[in-house]
Amino acid sequence: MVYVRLPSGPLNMESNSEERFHDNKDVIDDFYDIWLKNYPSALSSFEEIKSMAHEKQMVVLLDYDGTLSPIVNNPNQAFMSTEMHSAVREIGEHFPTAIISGRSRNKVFQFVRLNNIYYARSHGMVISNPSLSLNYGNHEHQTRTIDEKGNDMVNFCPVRDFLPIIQTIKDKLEKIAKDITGASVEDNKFCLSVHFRCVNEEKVGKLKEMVESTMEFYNDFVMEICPIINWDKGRALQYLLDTLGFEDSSNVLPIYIGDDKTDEDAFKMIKSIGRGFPVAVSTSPKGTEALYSLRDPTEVMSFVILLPKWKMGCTF
Ligand SMILES: O=P(O)(O)OC[C@H]1O[C@H](O[C@H]2O[C@H](CO)[C@@H](O)[C@H](O)[C@H]2O)[C@H](O)[C@@H](O)[C@@H]1O
Repeated sequence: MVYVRLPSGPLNMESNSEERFHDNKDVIDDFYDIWLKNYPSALSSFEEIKSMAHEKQMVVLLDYDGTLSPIVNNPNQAFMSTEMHSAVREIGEHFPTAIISGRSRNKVFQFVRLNNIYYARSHGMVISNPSLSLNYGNHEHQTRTIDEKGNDMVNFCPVRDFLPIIQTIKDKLEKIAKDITGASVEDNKFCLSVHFRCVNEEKVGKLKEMVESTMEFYNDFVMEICPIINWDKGRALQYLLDTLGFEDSSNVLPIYIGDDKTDEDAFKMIKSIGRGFPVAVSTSPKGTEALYSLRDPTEVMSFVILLPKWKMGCTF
């Protein structure tokens, strides 16, 4: 899949609206409270989640940017706090845990640096895990390899053949971004992100147009290959559940926490499985397939801390 992602809203648009935001803070809070009635906070719903999860196997799936780390201008500096790092390490000790991120392998691991969790990268298009822990079955696009530390690994990657084309597109997009101050292209190996958070508001339209017209050239190709590699974070979630040995298990409850459009596929997948907790992270009301919400990474951390405590039998 050739995939160009335009992250939502440049920062300068957001910061221009900051004053209006303060003037209307009460109104916005009211809207948020109404939204919360439809998408209750996973924190205040914890008793309900606990009772549904009683004697079930929970599997924890987490998005990275905007969920475990705050959104920042420079994508290379989206660090998790030390507290969040400990919370994720701890949850990985008590539940099968995976991070499903749009980032490349090196980047997400550089941020997370934990060996006790699974990683699905490039929006779930690359999943590599130690073979021993996996019921890796007969999935297509899987290969077994030995990693640099000598571990026997299973790599799942349905988009390997498209790497040269993605690189060609990357070169073209980089040429476009070079002439627009604040724009940059992030190479997530099997997908590309065109960043415009720091681009002047007047230039954003031009950037989008140029990116879209470059992609038009590839559109037929993309559409042709899309059905073959029909893959997203929802499918990555399903693959992880299967390979972790929970295929067809009515006992397993996936919990997925994410803030992005691409996370919606994972929310939909949980709904279609018919069991589990899709949790949208958002500071403002938005349309989502999730059933629960958390406001920001700070609330995500509070929630992530509660799960192992509950597992260890702590009373709240
Ligand atoms: O699936 P995710 O882990 O949420 O990754 C999605 C994209 O996240 C990053 O971009 C976003 O976060 C940046 C750092 O806070 C921010 O500068 C950018 O505006 C956001 O869109 C990442 O840089 C992308 O490559 C990921 O695809």
